[in-house]
This record gives sequence, structure tokens and C-alpha cells, in this order.
Amino acid sequence: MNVLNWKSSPNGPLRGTLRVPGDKSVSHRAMMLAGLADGSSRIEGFLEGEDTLSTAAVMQALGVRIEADQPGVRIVHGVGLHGLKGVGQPLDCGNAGTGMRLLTGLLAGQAFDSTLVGDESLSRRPMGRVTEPLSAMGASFSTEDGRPPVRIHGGKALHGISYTLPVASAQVKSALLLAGLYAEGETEVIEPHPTRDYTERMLAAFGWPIRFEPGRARLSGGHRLQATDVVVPADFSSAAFFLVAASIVPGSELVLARVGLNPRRTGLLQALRLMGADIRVENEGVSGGEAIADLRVRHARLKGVELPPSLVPDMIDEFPALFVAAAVAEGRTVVTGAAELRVKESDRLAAMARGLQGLGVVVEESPDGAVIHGGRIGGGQVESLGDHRIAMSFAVAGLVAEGPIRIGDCANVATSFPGFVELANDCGFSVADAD
Ligand SMILES: O=C(O)C1=C[C@@H](OP(=O)(O)O)[C@@H](O)[C@H](O)C1
Ligand SMILES: C=C(OP(=O)(O)O)C(=O)O
Repeated sequence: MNVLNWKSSPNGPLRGTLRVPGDKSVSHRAMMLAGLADGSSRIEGFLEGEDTLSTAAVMQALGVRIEADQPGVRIVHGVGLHGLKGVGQPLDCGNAGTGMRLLTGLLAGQAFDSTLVGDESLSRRPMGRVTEPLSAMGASFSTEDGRPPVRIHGGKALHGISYTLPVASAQVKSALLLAGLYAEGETEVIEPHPTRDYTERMLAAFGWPIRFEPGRARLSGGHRLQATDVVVPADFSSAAFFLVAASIVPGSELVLARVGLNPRRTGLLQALRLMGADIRVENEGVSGGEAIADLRVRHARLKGVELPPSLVPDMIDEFPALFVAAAVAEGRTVVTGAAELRVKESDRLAAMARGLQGLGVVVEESPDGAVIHGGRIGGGQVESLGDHRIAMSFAVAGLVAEGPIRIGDCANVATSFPGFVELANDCGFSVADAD
């Protein structure tokens, strides 16, 4: 097992302009749609992270030729909607929930059987949330009691359904829309709260007729995808660690360049501003159909807040970082409505509560959130539980802790943020290998 331990020490101030890697959600989708399109698509800014490399490897195994001559650039030679070829071997999605859930939808309408497998963490995550509605569309699966491996029994005729998601999930929505490409009639997905709409926007960019608005998407089968070039913005979820870091380290000022600001991703910006953060949006523009901008963040005195639960889906991956901001803020921060955090790469509510408590922070965990009492963070030892976002969040905490924080099992940072340590140290972090 690939274990790597870090020591993050008090340091700062943080200074500089940095560009974080490409968006993970957009990279997964671009690879899948380009692979199914007619013609060749160029993807620029593709995330060279293990999650999206797994998705590329799966598409390649299914017969898609992919050229990777330069870092962050892929030329994907699409095989057309019905051009994928089945393989005898299991297809490995690694650590990526997004990869596995979207591929489950994409493969449900193929003529061949497939098996999707993942690492230890992914093998614990619920897949019934996609296989159940996909089964209602006529697809057929076997799982280990709703967990991976996901065996997809191909050759089934799919039909569209109208499905109201029980939880806000862009992954489930996307799985259904991808299966809908192969279904007879209309597939409609209704969400309890709007989630990131990259699948909808990218399907439209690849020429598939689709109607969507916040909270609702509809498409019908029987069309084709036309190759198109995709420019992937910098990942807001990766920028998030630096937004929190610069906010809490006195004297800091950082610029995060060209960050994707899809409104369904930027809940943390609102949350930090509610807490008193000083974050400015500069040089706004559009790239690859997505809003982008530079984010200038300066240190500010943060205060605890009652986080509006309506913000949760728009910052679903940013809670570990928010917990660190809350631990430094004056007063208490109350998080509710975030039970979904328990089924990510780790149980993120438990991982952050345990980790912060071990550093002397008072955290009261509840089934769907936590109350974090801000103040001081002590030094000590925490476990990331193999979860990239937990590891990076504690690296941020180390900047302002009373002593170094040793963080166990950080190798999985490479799934979403290759080069994190180098980039962080370049702007003033002090993260070193603790082995
Ligand atoms: O669709 C996506 O790309 C993602 C959706 C979210 O998951 P859920 O759909 O489970 O909320 C998020 O946590 C994940 O990192 C990426
Ligand atoms: C939850 C995440 O990803 P995934 O579901 O794709 O594993 C994440 O990146 O925080």
C-alpha cells in the first residue's frame, strides 16, 4: 500500500499567485463524452490526477484511442456512441466515486457486460443510488449488497424515466443522463437542490439536444455526440485549501488564477465571506463555457457562523477545509444538513471531528453535521484515513497550529491534486515528508 505521511508546521505568511490543477468533475466528463463522440476532441487543462487517469484508462480499455503528448492535454479519438468494445477484465476506477457512478450509467446501455472495481475506499461506497434508478430504466446489475464491484449486464433495452433524486447528487443525475443517451424516450432528472451541471452543459457542447435549468434536466435517446474541444478550468475544490489557508494565516495574500466559478461549486466562497473572509473576484471571464476568475484572498479575522444548510450541495467537497477555518474562527460554527459527507472517500464528519479533537479543538459531532468551537489548534498526530481532502485540510491547519501536525496516509492527495505539496510550499506552507 502506498502510504505517505506528512508533517505540516506553523509557517507563513502565504504570498504569491498560483494556478491549481484542472477541474476533476469536468475532466471526468470530458474524457467520457469525447470517447463516445464522432471525431477527435482536444482536452486542455485535463487533471493529471489518479481519479481522472483511471477514467481515461477505462475509456482506453473500452477501445478509445487517447494521445497524451503534453501534460494536461489529451487528444481523444472518439469511437461514436455505439463504438465501445467490451473487455473480459474488470475496469478499475481507483478511488473515484465520480468515475464509477458515471461509468455505471454510461455502460448500462452497452451491448456488452462490464465490471467496475475500485480501491478499498471506493469499494465501501454506496452504488445502489445509481443502480436502483438505472434498473428502473431497464438496466441490470449485480453488486456486493449495493457496493462495488458493480457488474453491469449489458444488452438490455433501456427506456427513459422521470426520476426525482432522494439526495442532491450530481453523480447520480449524471449517471441517469448518460444512460439516457441510450434509452428509448425521455429521461428526466429532478433534484431536491440544484447540483453542478457540467454533464448537462457538456452534452450540449457535444451537440446533444438537452433541456436543463437549475434542479431539472431532460434529454432523449437517439442522437449522436459530435467531437468538440474542451478547456478545463482550474478546480475550485483545490483552490479551496488556499482560500482557507490565506484567510487564517496573518499577513497572507494569495491570488488563485483562472479558477472555475460555476455557481454550484462556490458555496465555500459564500461561507467564508459570512465568516468575515476577505476574498475578491477579479478578471472575470468565460473559458470553455464556464465562468472563471482570479480569486484574491487576504488574511482576515474569521468568526463562527450557523452555516445555511442550503449552501451544503454547493460546497459538498469543501467541508474538511471549512472545518479548519471554523476551528480558527472566533466563536462556534454550526454545520447541519451534511450527512452526505459520511459516504465520501472517508466519513468526513467523523474524520474531521476526530482529527480536530485530537488537536485540542472542541467539536461536537451530530448525525448530519457538527458544532465546531473555534479558538486554538494544537500540534499532534491526525489520520487522513486515506482521504485526499482530509489530508490537505490538516496540512492547512498545520500552518496555524501551536506545533507541527503529523498527518498519516496522504498518498491519495494525488487523486485530485498532484503537486499539492510543491505548490503549497512555494507559497509559504511548510509541508515535509514525515517518514
Ligand atoms: O459529479 C461530480 O463530479 C461530483 C459530485 C459530488 O458527489 P455527489 O454527486 O455524490 O454529491 C462531489 O462530491 C464529487 O467530488 C464530484
Ligand atoms: C467526493 C469526492 O470525489 P469522488 O466522489 O469522485 O470520489 C471528492 O473529490 O471530494
